[in-house]
Amino acid sequence: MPSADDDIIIRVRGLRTSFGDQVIHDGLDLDVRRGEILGVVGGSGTGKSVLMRAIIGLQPPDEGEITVFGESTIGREETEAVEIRKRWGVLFQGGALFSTLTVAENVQVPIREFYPELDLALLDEIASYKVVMTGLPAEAGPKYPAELSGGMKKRAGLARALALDPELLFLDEPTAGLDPIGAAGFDELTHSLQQTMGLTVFLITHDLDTLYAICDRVAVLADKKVIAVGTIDELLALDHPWIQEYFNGPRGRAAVATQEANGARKKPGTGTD
Ligand SMILES: Nc1ncnc2c1ncn2[C@@H]1O[C@H](COP(=O)(O)OP(=O)(O)OP(=O)(O)O)[C@@H](O)[C@H]1O
Repeated sequence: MPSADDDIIIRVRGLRTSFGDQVIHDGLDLDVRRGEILGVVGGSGTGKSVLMRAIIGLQPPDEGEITVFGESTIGREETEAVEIRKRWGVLFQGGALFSTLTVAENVQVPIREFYPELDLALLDEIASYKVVMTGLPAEAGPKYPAELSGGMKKRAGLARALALDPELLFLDEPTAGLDPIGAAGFDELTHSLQQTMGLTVFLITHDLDTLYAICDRVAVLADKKVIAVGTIDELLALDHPWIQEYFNGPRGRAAVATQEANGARKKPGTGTD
């Protein structure tokens, strides 16, 4: 019988990470539920990217437990780690495309890594499909990253993150550096992919419009922990100075106004579309 735990895709308990004397997280707990878009916010340097790296097994913690799909991601043997890694896709901050490879070749990198036996024709076909799926024109496939705009690079990075049809997607500041229209387009793409592919999304962002437009819940990092997690309305009910300033400050109010102006925009699950 499925247990409630099956609906927790990422579970972090008592996480402590540090670099030398600098403690980044201490006693951090977090659950990410199946099928949700969880926004992760916090001041600069509060450890959002380090948390993501810890979850995906790139940052060994000092203490704590991290499970993804019910399996620990800490200290796994490479063969076991590969089986878990296949099930998620990651868009690192800045896109991190290989500059010497075309967009299509970038998309093929994870496929070649995990399925080296696939022939070239199939690789090309999958890459073309992923490129178009992220809203890029088919002609973008043979282009090099330097030939793309910032927004196109993000989409190419997303195409690579989706290469293996993941169940879970990690996005680190995907709309940073995009103009508002480009950012809104990327949000819409993330939302529609989440809906159609049934993805769970761990989304680090500073972008309030993104939080309002597409996040089901938001986790707030401060004081080395997740100090609160909930819908924006639930967070707004908390009497925490950083949360109040963040959501109720001028930029927060502007984000609400944008959502109201867009009228029909929907936060998933609110049924207001
Ligand atoms: N490899 C590393 N070695 C040493 N310190 C690091 C390393 N990676 C991150 N840090 C430090 O850990 C802290 C948290 O970094 P992190 O990148 O997770 O912050 P963030 O919340 O994602 O910030 P931002 O919103 O500015 O991207 C920072 O003080 C950073 O300097």
